[in-house]
Amino acid sequence: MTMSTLHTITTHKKYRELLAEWAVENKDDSEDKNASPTPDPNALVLVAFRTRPPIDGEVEIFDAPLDDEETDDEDQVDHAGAHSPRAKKQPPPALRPVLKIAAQRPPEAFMCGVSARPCCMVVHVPNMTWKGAGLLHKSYDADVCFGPDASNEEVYKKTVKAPGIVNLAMQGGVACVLAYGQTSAGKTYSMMGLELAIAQDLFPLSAGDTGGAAFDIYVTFLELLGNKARDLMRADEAGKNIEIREAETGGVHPALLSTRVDSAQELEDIIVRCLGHRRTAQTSRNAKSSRSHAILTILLKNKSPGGADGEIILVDLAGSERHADSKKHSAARLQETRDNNKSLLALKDCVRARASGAALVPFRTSKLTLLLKPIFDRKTSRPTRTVVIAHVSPHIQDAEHSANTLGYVAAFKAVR
Ligand SMILES: Nc1ncnc2c1ncn2[C@@H]1O[C@H](COP(=O)(O)OP(=O)(O)OP(=O)(O)O)[C@@H](O)[C@H]1O
Repeated sequence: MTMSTLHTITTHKKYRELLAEWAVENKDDSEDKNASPTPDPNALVLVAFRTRPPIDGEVEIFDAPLDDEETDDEDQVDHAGAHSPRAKKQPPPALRPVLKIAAQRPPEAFMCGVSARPCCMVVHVPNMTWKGAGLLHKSYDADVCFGPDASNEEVYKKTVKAPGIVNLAMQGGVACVLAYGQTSAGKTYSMMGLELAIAQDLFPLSAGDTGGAAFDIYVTFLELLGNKARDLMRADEAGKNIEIREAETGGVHPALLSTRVDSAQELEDIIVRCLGHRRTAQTSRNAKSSRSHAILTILLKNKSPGGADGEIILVDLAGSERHADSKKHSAARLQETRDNNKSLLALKDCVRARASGAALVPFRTSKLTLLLKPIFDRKTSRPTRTVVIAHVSPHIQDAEHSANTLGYVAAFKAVR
């Protein structure tokens, strides 16, 4: 056994003891661990946190030596742009560390990095001092918080149904749900669940009193990869870049295929098909990591003369990455990561400005925020509501990243 293995085992043992101590001192006595109070339905911005269960074989990835990490499959080129024959011979990156180390590490190697409480999430951040290994327990407040056992139905009930997202759109408002967080934390899992549940609710609700539909429903689905946008409805035009700019009239209407849907099933089929067209890459953390922001817009066109149209915008944001996770990216991938990070920063500025009632919301700073102009533009008289769901990994190895994620999103709650 090497010194470093011994050190790791000793440190892990210490963390386990500290976690157990914390759990006893901070026992969650609520009968239903997922019972969160129903959030204020009138809040302009609603903040939610979610963590997921650990996935089989995932713990071992943290032990893989960094030198063994790999560029993604999508573009296996070295930084000079040349294809690497050595890289091609190796097994896929998500599998290699698992294959290599699984035999050495028992499944109980998982160490919990976050604890969900009804309205807050506590992150257990490793902290090494001269006294040895320690843990900092950092707490972040939310309107609603979901632990690893929460189902998508529960998340839908508290983040879409309770704040009346569909009803707001039917009254001519603009509602937006954003999924934010580290790569592989569960954003796509949540958003797909919410999108399919909205599809189910939308059609019965949008029918008029007489039984005829009160709205025509149209959808567009756009993918924003770095600064390049493409239409997920048009698989045949995968390479075509869609321009995003503000028209002289003030509208932001990229030339996307807008498809009319007449039933929940039609909408579900479109969502599943478009998500299948989304650009993914295999990374050390996620066999199907989304490299892009995916924006599904559901437009409710009011059929009554003079009736206001409503909109629901559902955004599955590109994952933020640990430095270690992006260390071996190709130059192109690093640029994408930088562009994604820039747009996430712009998004933060806009949500904060909007939530605090600032006169100026800097939505023109990035393509992402420009696309979200309907929720950020103070000049619009339409009512708006935004739900931000921060997703965090359950692992202690990701605790620092989780603390950053929760800090980023909790700030939206503080500025109300
Ligand atoms: N709440 C959950 N319960 C069970 N499994 C989950 C949950 N959330 C996510 N997962 C699983 O975890 C894995 C990663 O989830 P997902 O792809 O949604 O992450 P992501 O944040 O969208 O990642 P990326 O940013 O890399 O695209 C998937 O295999 C998914 O099925």
